[in-house]
Amino acid sequence: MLKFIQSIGLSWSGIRLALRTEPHMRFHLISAIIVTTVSLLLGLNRLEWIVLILAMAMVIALELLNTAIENVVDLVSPERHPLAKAAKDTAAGAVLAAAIAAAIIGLLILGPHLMDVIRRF
Ligand SMILES: Nc1ncnc2c1ncn2[C@@H]1O[C@H](COP(=O)(O)OP(=O)(O)OP(=O)(O)O)[C@@H](O)[C@H]1O
Repeated sequence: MLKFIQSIGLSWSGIRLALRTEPHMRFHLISAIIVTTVSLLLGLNRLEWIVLILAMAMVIALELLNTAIENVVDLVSPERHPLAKAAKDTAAGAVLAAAIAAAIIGLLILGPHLMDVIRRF
């Protein structure tokens, strides 16, 4: 049990480190907070919340993995190398793909709710 609590503490410190050092990570977190606040105001249904949370978690999790890959690449290949470039660019591509999907999901879910609000005014 103590080991489990320790590993959660270490995971949490990894997230805090990424938030301190990675501007993209801060951008994703602030976007998630804004989307969550707007969603609370709009009143989503259960399925919409599930899809939205999965989309936001996917982006943040991939950004954390991207940060981990960047750190490992810098550790093993401080000098320029085509494979280091390929690893970093591919990992960044994974974040971009997830972020585009999350933006589309956000528009598809929040769009109709926002249109309803606009129509009521
Ligand atoms: N070791 C490397 N070898 C080849 N290309 C690299 C290497 N490190 C980074 N790059 C290229 O630079 C891009 C940006 O990488 P990164 O965000 O790590 O910044 P950086 O170039 O290492 O500089 P800094 O860390 O000062 O911001 C990568 O996506 C990759 O295209």
